[in-house]
Amino acid sequence: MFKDIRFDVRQGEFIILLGPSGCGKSTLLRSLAGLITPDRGQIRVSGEDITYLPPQKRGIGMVFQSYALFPNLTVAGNIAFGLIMQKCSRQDISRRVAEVVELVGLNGREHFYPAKLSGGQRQRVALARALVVHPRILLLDEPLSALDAPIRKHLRE
Ligand SMILES: Nc1ncnc2c1ncn2[C@@H]1O[C@H](COP(=O)(O)OP(=O)(O)OP(=O)(O)O)[C@@H](O)[C@H]1O
Repeated sequence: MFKDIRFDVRQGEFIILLGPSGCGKSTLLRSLAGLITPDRGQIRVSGEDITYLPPQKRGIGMVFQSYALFPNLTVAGNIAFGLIMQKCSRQDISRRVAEVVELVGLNGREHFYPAKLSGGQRQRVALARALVVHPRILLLDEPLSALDAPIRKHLRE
């Protein structure tokens, strides 16, 4: 589908992938996140080859196209998903979920299901779900109006 792609991203940099619809942008991001295994080539982060590392061990957070929230999980359940995959303790999960709920301004909505949220609130859940794992890399497959100044500041810390 795509080949001979090589790019380097430095710490603190935001880069944008531009290309026509269907050219493979989402596929590339899904490969970086570990949801697809590339046929050949290597993905390296800080010199470490992560090509075959499972998604939960990559330190990568991703906001999916159309957000892809789990409809049968609440806001808190959606956000906790990555931490459960990482086998974090219950105590750690509630503390970290509360922290990002506060960060994206979803207080009081923790027990809502996605269907009961506005578009902007869904976007914030998707962002919180990606940030809660404290990723070293954040992949955004959707433009985010929620990625405003306080959240950008959090990312750089
Ligand atoms: N699960 C899949 N199975 C088979 N083909 C797929 C699958 N997902 C995507 N494709 C195909 O791979 C190609 C690249 O898709 P991809 O979603 O990566 O494009 P994109 O650049 O992100 O497009 P857009 O900007 O429209 O979101 C398309 O031709 C698409 O039909």
